Parts: sequence; structure tokens; C-alpha cells
Amino acid sequence: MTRLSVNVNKIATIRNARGGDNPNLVKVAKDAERFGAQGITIHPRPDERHITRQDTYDLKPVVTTEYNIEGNPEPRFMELVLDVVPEQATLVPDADDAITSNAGWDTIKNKEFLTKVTSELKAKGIRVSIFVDPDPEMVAGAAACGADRVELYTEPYAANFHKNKEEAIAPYISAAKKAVELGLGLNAGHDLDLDNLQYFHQNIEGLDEVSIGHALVCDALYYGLENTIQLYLKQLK
Ligand SMILES: CC(=O)[C@@H](O)[C@H](O)COP(=O)(O)O
Ligand SMILES: NCC(=O)COP(=O)(O)O
Repeated sequence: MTRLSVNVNKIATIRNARGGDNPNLVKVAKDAERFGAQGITIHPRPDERHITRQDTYDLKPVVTTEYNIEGNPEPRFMELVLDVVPEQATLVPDADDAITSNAGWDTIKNKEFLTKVTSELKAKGIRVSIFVDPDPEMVAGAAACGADRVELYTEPYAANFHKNKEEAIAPYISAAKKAVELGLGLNAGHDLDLDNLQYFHQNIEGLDEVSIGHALVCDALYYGLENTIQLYLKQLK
């Protein structure tokens, strides 16, 4: 079974545009779960452009499915995550000024650092997933750091899906095989949508979870949140 974790960053983006509390992030997360989401993902960034540190705490008692916090494990992120204790932390190598995540870790060059932060998180009972490009070497590197899972960065897949979907999926099949062979759990995310999700799911064995935010929130403008979540869940059947 592949779980759908709904990323609610964009809900906070809309809220922050007016500085008030509309839409209310906690209500949307609760409703997303009620409508079928099997996890809630957030990606608090250092500039708090969408998810704030306070949001991270506010969501903790509310999320009853699986709480996944993504981000770059610099000291302030680590302090936050070790205090909130979500079910899963996903380590992403974001530059502070990046518009969005744009690459996976080099798990070989950063082995010492990733091993250290992974063991700190695991000591608190937090499952650790490392965000990587679809490269079997990087997947093996994540396993060597002690990660429980990898999250495959799917932006290149999404960007090439409409040009040549067989070519677009090929590196993900190899990376996923490596993850399964090494006993790692397997997540995926970034720019997955209603066009490209089903084909990804059908071709990637052992896919534990997808986290989807941007496209899902855009679709919700047209279909409503409940229908949209149901449409995404249908792609994962
Ligand atoms: C790791 C990943 O791919 C997503 O978390 C993505 O970074 C979403 O973040 P933004 O909503 O800030 O673009
Ligand atoms: N980990 C990926 C994620 O949470 C959502 O990415 P996107 O769907 O907003 O591109």
C-alpha cells in the first residue's frame, strides 16, 4: 500500500498572504485526514515563508495519521524536530534562498553529517528518510548513513513525463530496486500530480508513501479538498 501524505505548505502560504488565520492550517490538516489523507507533511523553512515554527507545534496533537516534517537539518531545524517528535523526519539539502527543493543529498560526500543527524533523530524514535536523486549510489549512501527510508526527488520525472514517460521513470525503477534490496523504505515526492502519479505508482515497486502539496492544493481550487484527496487516492489503488 502506498500512503498519501498531504503537504500543507501552500495552505500556510495563502494564510500568510494576509497575516491572519484564514485558512486555518490546523483545520485544513484535520479535514485532510478526515477526507482520507494518510499523513500530513510540512516543510518549515528558516524564513518561515509558509509553515512557521509555531505551526509545527500546533499540528503535533492534531495529526493522527503520520506527521512528516521535512527540512534541512541545520541546528534550528534539529532543535525543533527533536522537540516536536513527529513520526518521520525527511532530510532535504535546501539552500536558504531556494524557491523550492531542487536536488537530493550527496549521501557519500555528506556521510559523516547525515549519519550524525540521523542517529540523533532515531534516538528519539523518529523515522528518518533522506531525500535523494534517483541514483542507486545515493540510495546506498543513505542506507550507509543509517536512514530508515529514502525519498526519491521526483521533479525530473514530472518534468519529463509528458515528453517520454518510459525514459522519465527509468532511473526511479533502478533507485527503487536498490532501496528495496537494501531493506530501506521508499517515499517519493515533488511535483507529483493527477497526470503523473498513477504511472509512477504502477511502475515503482515497494513505494511506501508519496507526499504531495503544490498540485494537490491547486486541484482543490477546482474540485474541492475532499474530492481532490479522493482523486489522488484513486491514483494509488
Ligand atoms: C522536499 C520537497 O520536495 C517538498 O517538501 C518541497 O520542497 C515543498 O516545499 P515548498 O512548498 O516550500 O516548495
Ligand atoms: N516531499 C514532497 C512534498 O512534500 C510536496 O512536494 P510538492 O507536491 O509541493 O511539489
